Formats: sequence, C-alpha cells, structure tokens
Amino acid sequence: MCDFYQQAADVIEQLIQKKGSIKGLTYNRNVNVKTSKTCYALVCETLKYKGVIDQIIELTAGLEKEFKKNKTIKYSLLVVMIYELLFSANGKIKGGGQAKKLLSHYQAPINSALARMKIQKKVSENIDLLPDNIRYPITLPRYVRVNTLFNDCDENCIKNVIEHFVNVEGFELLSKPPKLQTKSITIKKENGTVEQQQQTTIILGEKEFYQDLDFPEILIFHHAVDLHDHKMLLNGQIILQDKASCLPSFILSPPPGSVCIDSCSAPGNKTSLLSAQMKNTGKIFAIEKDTKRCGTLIKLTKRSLCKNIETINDSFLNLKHDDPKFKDVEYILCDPSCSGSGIVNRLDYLLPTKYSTDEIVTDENDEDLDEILNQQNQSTKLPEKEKEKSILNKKELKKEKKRKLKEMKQGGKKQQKDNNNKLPLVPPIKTKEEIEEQERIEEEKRVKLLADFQLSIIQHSFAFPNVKKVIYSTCSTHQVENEDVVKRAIDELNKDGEKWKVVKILPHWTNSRGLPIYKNSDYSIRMTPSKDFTIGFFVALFEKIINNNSENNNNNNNNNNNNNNNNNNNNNNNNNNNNNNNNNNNNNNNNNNNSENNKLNIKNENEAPKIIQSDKIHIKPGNNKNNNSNNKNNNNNNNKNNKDKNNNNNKDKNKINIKNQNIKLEESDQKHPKKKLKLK
Ligand SMILES: C[S@@+](CC[C@H](N)C(=O)[O-])C[C@H]1O[C@@H](n2cnc3c(N)ncnc32)[C@H](O)[C@@H]1O
Repeated sequence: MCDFYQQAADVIEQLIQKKGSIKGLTYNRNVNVKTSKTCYALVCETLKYKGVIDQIIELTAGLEKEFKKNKTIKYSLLVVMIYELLFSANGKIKGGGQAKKLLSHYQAPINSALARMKIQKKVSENIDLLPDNIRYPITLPRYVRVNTLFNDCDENCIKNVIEHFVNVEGFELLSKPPKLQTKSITIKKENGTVEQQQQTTIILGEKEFYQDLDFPEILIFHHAVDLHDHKMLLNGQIILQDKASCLPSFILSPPPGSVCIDSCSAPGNKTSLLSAQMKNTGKIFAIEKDTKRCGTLIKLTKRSLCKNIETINDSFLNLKHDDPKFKDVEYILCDPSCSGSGIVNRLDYLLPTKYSTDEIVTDENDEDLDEILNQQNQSTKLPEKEKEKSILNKKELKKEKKRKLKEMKQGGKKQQKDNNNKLPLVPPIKTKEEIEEQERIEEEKRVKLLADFQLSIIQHSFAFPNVKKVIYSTCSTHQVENEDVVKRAIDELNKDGEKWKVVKILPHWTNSRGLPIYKNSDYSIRMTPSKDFTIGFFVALFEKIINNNSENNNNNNNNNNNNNNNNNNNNNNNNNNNNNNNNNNNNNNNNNNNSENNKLNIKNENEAPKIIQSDKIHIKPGNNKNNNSNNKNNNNNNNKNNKDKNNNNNKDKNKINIKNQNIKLEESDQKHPKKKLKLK
C-alpha cells in the first residue's frame, strides 16, 4: 500500500480528534515539503468526499462489519482508499496490503452503492454529489502583512519585501488591483432542480500580486500561493494575516508611546500589528486565558520582533481596574472568542463535525468555547431565567447527538421489540427535518451565549480609569454577536447619560457597513467574503466622550481630517474596498491633489455631522516627490502633535499617523493592461 494513504489517514484521524488544523497536522509531520504537499492534497480531496464516502460505506452491505473485525485497519484509511478508488484521477489503489485486499473484495458492491446514490440524487457526475459549499467554495486571496518592525523599523521594509518577491522569486507586482470577474454558476439542488448563481472572483495570476490600497503593508497574492514555510515568514519579516483581521489594530491605531490592552490576544496577530503601529514603544498588555495558546502568543510575537508586550496568562475578566499597572491604559482591543461563522477560506469546513471551526486552533479562533459556554451558564450576569434556558452547552450537545445517533441506529431493532412487548422503550425516531430544526435552535442558543460572553469582555474594558477607545471585533457573521452586542453595550453604558459613542470608522468604505438595524448601526464595518474577498468580519469602535463639548470636538476633528487630506495629497481615503477599488482605479492610482477627496469627506460630514471619522490616514506609496516632502512635513507635524498631546483636549483626535514608505515604481510596460512595475 502507498505510504501516502497511511499518512493521510493519520492526519484525518487526528483532525477528527481535534488535534490541530489540516495544514498544521500535515506539515508538522516529519516528512519533506514535497511529500507534505502530496499528503495535504490527498487529505483535502478525501475530506471533500468524506460525507459521500461515509454513505457509500453504510450502503455497502457487510463492508463496515468486515472492517470492524479487522482491527488493524483504521476507518480513516478505509475512507482514503475509497476516495482513491472512486474519486481520484488514478481510479485505483496504488501498492498492495491488507486494506487493499479487503476493498478489492467489495469493489463491485461499492461501485453499485455509488451508482445508487447518483440515481437517488438524480446526478450523473460524481462531483455533483458534493454539497454546494464544497463544490463552489469561496477562495480568498492570500494576504501577506509586511512586519514594519523588521530590522528595527526599517523604513524600507515594505519595499524590501516587494523587491524580494519580484526580483528573487519572479513574481509580478501589479500597479493596481486586478479586475473582478463575475460568472454564472449552475447549482444542482438535491431535488434535481437547477439554480443559477452569480460568483465573483479576482482575476489574479499565480505569479502576480498587488499592494492593498488601504493599507500598504498588505500584499495580496493568488490563493494558491503557499508561504507557510517561507523564510520571510520564519524570520518575522512577513505575517500571514487576512486583511479583515488587520482592521481592528489599524483602526484603533494606538500612537507610539501609548499603553494598550489586547484583551483576548492569542495567537497574537492583532497584538503584533498593534506593536508595529506603536513602533515597538509604549506598552501592550497581551491577555490570554488559555495557557497553550498563550505559549503560541509568546512565540509568534517574539518571531514578529515585538519588544513592547507584557503577556498575562489569565482571564481578562480577572484584571482589576484599580491595579496601578493599568492606570495609563488608553486603548483596548477586544477580539473575543466567537462562533467563527465568517471563516471561509480555511479548509476547516471540510471537517466532519459541525463545530469544527471553533474547535481547532486557527488564527482567528480558539478552542476553549466549551469552557466559555460553561462559564456563561454559571455567569452571575445572566438573568436566572436565561441561565435555566441555557443549560445546553456544546459538550452536552455532542453527547445528545451521539445518543440520538445510537438511538437511530438501534431504533429499528428496539422498536420491533417494543411493539412485541407493547411497551415502547425508545422515543419515536425523529425525521431529518426535525433533527435539523433542533440543531438550528441549539446553535442559536450557543451563539447567544457567546454574545453574552463578548459583551462581558467589552463591558470590562470600559471600566479602566483612563481608557479612551475600545475596539470590538469578531470573525462571525451573526448579527447577535455583532451589531446586537454593540447596541447592548452602548445602551448599557449610556443609560445614565452620554458617556461613550460608537464612531463611524472608515467612512469611505460605503459597501461594507454594519447591518442597518438601528440608528447608526452602519457606523461599524462588516466584511463579507463574496464581496470583500476577506473572511467574514465585524469591527466597531467605541470612544469615550471626553467632555460635554463633544460637538466642538467632532467639528474640530472633521476639520483636521479635511486638512490632512489637503496636505497629504493622498487619495487613500478615497479608496474603497476591493470592489470599489476596481471601479475607481484611475482615481486611486493618482497621487494628485484630489478634489474628490474633499468632496467625499464633506459629504460624509453633511450626512453625519456629529461623527468622528477614523483618525488614521495612510499614505499610499508613490513616486511623487511633492507628496514625499509633504508627507515628511506631516510626519514632523504628527510627531509634534504627539509630543504636545497632553496640552490639548482633543489630543488624540488631532493625531495623524502617516505611513511614508517611499517605494519607487517604474512602469516597464505601458501597454500591458495590468502594468508591470519594476522596483527602482
Ligand atoms: C478570537 S481569538 C483571538 C485572536 C487574536 N486576537 C488574534 O488576532 O491573533 C480569542 C482568544 O481569546 C481567548 N480568551 C477567551 N476567553 C478569554 C478571557 N476571558 N480572557 C482572555 N482571553 C480569553 C481565547 O483563548 C482565544 O485565544
């Protein structure tokens, strides 16, 4: 038997036991990269078909029994080999061995089970047996964040990374975001009907990449580009982080020298970006409750060359507000555990369990949801009635599912017995629809419990004596965990008068706003995979109202923002999400004084005069000398502003953070639709 089968089977076995992620488990094995790649592909392909293969095994009389008798063959190996036999391009099992012998015995009934399934589902191709989310997955590009802490905050760090990809690895840097392509796909439904759906993709070649227009640190590659063992990743020069996941740190934007808390920080991608924003100065208290994940946090932030982090392995909820250590904390990032329903790019969705996304260690999520849910059940913050209602935690849910499955399997036999004895011992078997409905209700309860936990995390943040800004984010798509949490928090905070407000962040991103559920719920950002080509993500910024004169402050702030736009000759504010970027490429790529910019801001002011706009402005790299000198001036002003900040009531609102990475680009092919650029 081929070695790969056993390796892939072992990985699948470990995945089922929730011992890690697909990539982690495949690549951490003691094999070379080429072998790992083959094994990874086999694991992914097998997982795609696992649901179908499970059914085939069930439909093949005697196979499961035979396999159970033979204790040396693992179920996962059987699955891998059936994949190879029925669905791979090979169509046959390589090598020999016991498992192959067993399977060849059953080859005819296995083929006939597959044929019956296809007839039942009214499909002619094997691929049509796959569920829609597997057949038509949304593939997100590969986001690379350049670590601006590299080489002691070397001002050329972005340029160096770009140069490496272009000159050493033969990638082509596009001068602007590539075009989008929308195509119509035909989806075959289970009942045999067909449906047309629109799917939009980014047209990006495997050897092409481009620089994000909003955040120049972010480089965007084709989804198949594999950088997980890239030397620039291992030495801390780059970080693999989705654009959406960068938003909380970019928006909170603590100035150098400030003091912050990252309340739920492992594995630490947002922490290291905060650290980069602060240029390794000031202090970040990185709190992580889970000890194992805390280890990852320490390892990754060290690799990212962060020097201003104090890690605390404890629950954020245990931090005392009057601890002198936290007296200067002004900025708090809250990225608590969530349902992870926005994570689409990873292959976790291929895993057999419904809650797989939450249960394995991923960048965005965590594995301690059970504990959170248990804690929430005991939480004193929950009203008694709610507590009673929420006894269902995930472990219980799993037990319940197992029990039901067992019941279903035994149901037939027992029911027969019961009918004979006229005493029904087991409840009637539930239909598929009834089970699905029950699961939906249980999932709803689970999300509600998570929302209570998320609320408790932000509420704990507001009570630090000097906190000014609290940013809240989730990688969930559920309104309950997003807009609803924000509303609950602000209502509770302001019940005795206006003390905090929700700030309109990135006002120029017109397409990716929070759901319009209540007044100003669209002040927040909501990223959607099919539209923004990022993971599903939500961000909201809370800001303390410093004094009663808040309207003046707002106006001043808006004026400052406008001045900044004028001074910087920068069109970054005019950039929108990817969709808009593509429509506005010409505007976006002009580094000219752009009157549209001002119009845009004025429009926003008119629409929402009391809104404080995000106070971070990034300068897009350009080769315009005037821009550069203006940027330098502004940098100086900015430093001065920072120094003087204690003298001013509006201190942090006047701050401008300018990224002044002077990458010089030279067009080498004017005619090419996607202009090639050479780095000077
Ligand atoms: C969504 S993840 C954070 C991801 C992280 N911000 C990043 O971008 O790399 C949530 C983290 O919060 C941790 N956590 C959960 N409850 C916590 C608590 N009460 N106090 C501190 N950390 C907690 C989890 O263990 C998990 O590592």
